[in-house]
Amino acid sequence: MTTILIIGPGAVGLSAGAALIDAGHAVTFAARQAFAPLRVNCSGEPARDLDVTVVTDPAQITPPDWVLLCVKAHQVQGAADWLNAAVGEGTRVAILQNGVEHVERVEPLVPNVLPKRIPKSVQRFSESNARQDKKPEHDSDPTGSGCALVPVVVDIPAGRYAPGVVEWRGRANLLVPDTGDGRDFCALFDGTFVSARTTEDFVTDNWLKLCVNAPGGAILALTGQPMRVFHKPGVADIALAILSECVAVGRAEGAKLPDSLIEAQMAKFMEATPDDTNSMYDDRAAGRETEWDARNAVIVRKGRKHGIPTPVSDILVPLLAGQTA
Ligand SMILES: NC(=O)C1=CN([C@@H]2O[C@H](COP(=O)(O)OP(=O)(O)OC[C@H]3O[C@@H](n4cnc5c(N)ncnc54)[C@H](OP(=O)(O)O)[C@@H]3O)[C@@H](O)[C@H]2O)C=CC1
Ligand SMILES: CC(C)(CO)C(=O)C(=O)O
Repeated sequence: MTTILIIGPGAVGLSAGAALIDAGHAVTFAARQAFAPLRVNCSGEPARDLDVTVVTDPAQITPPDWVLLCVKAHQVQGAADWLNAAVGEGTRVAILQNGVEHVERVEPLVPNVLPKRIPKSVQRFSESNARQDKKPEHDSDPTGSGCALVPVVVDIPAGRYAPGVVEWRGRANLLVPDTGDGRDFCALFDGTFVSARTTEDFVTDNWLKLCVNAPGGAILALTGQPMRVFHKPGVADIALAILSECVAVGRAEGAKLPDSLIEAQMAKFMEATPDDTNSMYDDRAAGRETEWDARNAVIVRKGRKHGIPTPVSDILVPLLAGQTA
């Protein structure tokens, strides 16, 4: 039986955890607050209650086979004690987050006991000399017996509105680099409601997700309105500007983002269900810090690195940062 520790029992952690419990793995949640049971609500289906094991102190941990890090991007530093206690010899760490800096963010916090295994494409594009004209370097099997870091693109629309209670909105897709570690990660979800797949071009898929999250998150967090706000005068123009900046910077980082993406993504925003929200909206509505740094400031940061102007993000990022005390 595979042992799995989920750090961060929020919307994504509880959804992924429920699937892994369904698959018969030994799942433990690392939480700031104990909860039981795990209740999964999915619209149109009866709620399901699952038995859970929850720990609230890193001293209670025995290093598992897998760690799934599911805290928000700005909460990673705060989860350092959990990572420190959880990573033993042979432990692999999957990072289920939005943004494009999964590995950059987490690598410094993983105990440096052995050389780490990180997918090649992610290593190369986190370097400052990333060049789009380089041939794509597909992820093969990184070697070395150290801790593996597996970045994950998450498409699980969900919300956690009480401890242990998740509202899952009926779609659950995970995407990881096509490496041995990535394939092993996918196998954990076999036969469950989560579809976990590998991709040969993780950099592109990661930026494609940012093209959804950067405009969508900023617009909903700043206006405090659900997706219908895209139809208010001028709002779609701002979203288009953020998206265009994201595409320009993503291309410089090596993502293959076609021109047609911009029109297609804008059409998806305009056709979204009017009441749909996203996790930046949820955080803002609850008065919590949002992921503005991982989803919007990253465009400014990486734009500067490549000499790409990002005038609209330059203005919006301080406004997003200023939303919380
Ligand atoms: N929600 C969504 O629809 C989607 C989210 N994502 C991404 O997935 C990632 C996770 O998001 P999401 O699940 O929504 O976030 P949530 O805010 O729902 O969950 C984060 C969880 O982490 C916990 N946490 C924070 N710090 C610690 C800590 N030091 N120790 C233990 N637990 C901690 C929080 O606990 P506490 O309750 O105590 O604050 C909370 O339960 C984000 O990067 C997000 O952008 C991606 C796709 C969809
Ligand atoms: C847009 C969505 C729901 C897609 O999974 C998301 O990533 C988020 O809310 O953070």
